[in-house]
Amino acid sequence: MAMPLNKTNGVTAFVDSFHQYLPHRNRDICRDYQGKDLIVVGVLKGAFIFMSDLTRAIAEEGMPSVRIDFIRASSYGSSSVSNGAVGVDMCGSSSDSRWAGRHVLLVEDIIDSGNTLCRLAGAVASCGADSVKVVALLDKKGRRQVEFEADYVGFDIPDKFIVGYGLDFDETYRCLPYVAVLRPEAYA
Ligand SMILES: O=P(O)(O)OC[C@H]1O[C@H](OP(=O)(O)OP(=O)(O)O)[C@H](O)[C@@H]1O
Ligand code: HPA
Ligand SMILES: [Mg+2]
Repeated sequence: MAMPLNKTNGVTAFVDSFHQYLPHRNRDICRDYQGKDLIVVGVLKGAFIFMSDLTRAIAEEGMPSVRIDFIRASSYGSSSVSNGAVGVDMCGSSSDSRWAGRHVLLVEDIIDSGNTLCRLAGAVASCGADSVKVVALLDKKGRRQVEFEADYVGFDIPDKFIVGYGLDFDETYRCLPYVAVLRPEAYA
């Protein structure tokens, strides 16, 4: 079960409890992929910090031989809403056999409209993977335009625009070492 984030437990509580998220999800992931050939694929740019914390934690949890790769998707640009047209860059060979015989775990910072993961799921499935699953740190379920359910979710969050820990507004704030809600007047 993902942890709810709302006005009463707020951003401060979220930041405090964030570090407790990782051990639980890491254990789930390690249990599910034990003995399998796993490749963890980060969705750039937003997932870069979560990806690095998650993969190190998975290695410490008992899967040191896990492989990594990246793809890039973007649709927000300088806006706080998806433009619906998700640009995908496979960051290397996009051949049919790129992940042949491997189990792919896509790593996302956030699911919002669902447009990005719907588009990526199709692109990744065509790369020959044995299975494709998704781990997302944040899930803004109330904003879905297309149905999408992640396999592992850190936190359910309300309809607020989030920055920090990899997430940006118009390419700024990605490097904040915590997540924060951007005040609407900053992007209205
Ligand atoms: O569910 P969605 O509405 O599609 O939103 C989620 C996606 O949007 C953001 O990417 P963005 O397009 O901002 O690119 P970025 O990762 O480079 O910031 C975020 O990192 C997710 O990949
Ligand atoms: O709340 C958000 N913040 C940053 N990037 C995003 N991409 C989708 N939703 C968000
Ligand atoms: Mg962005």
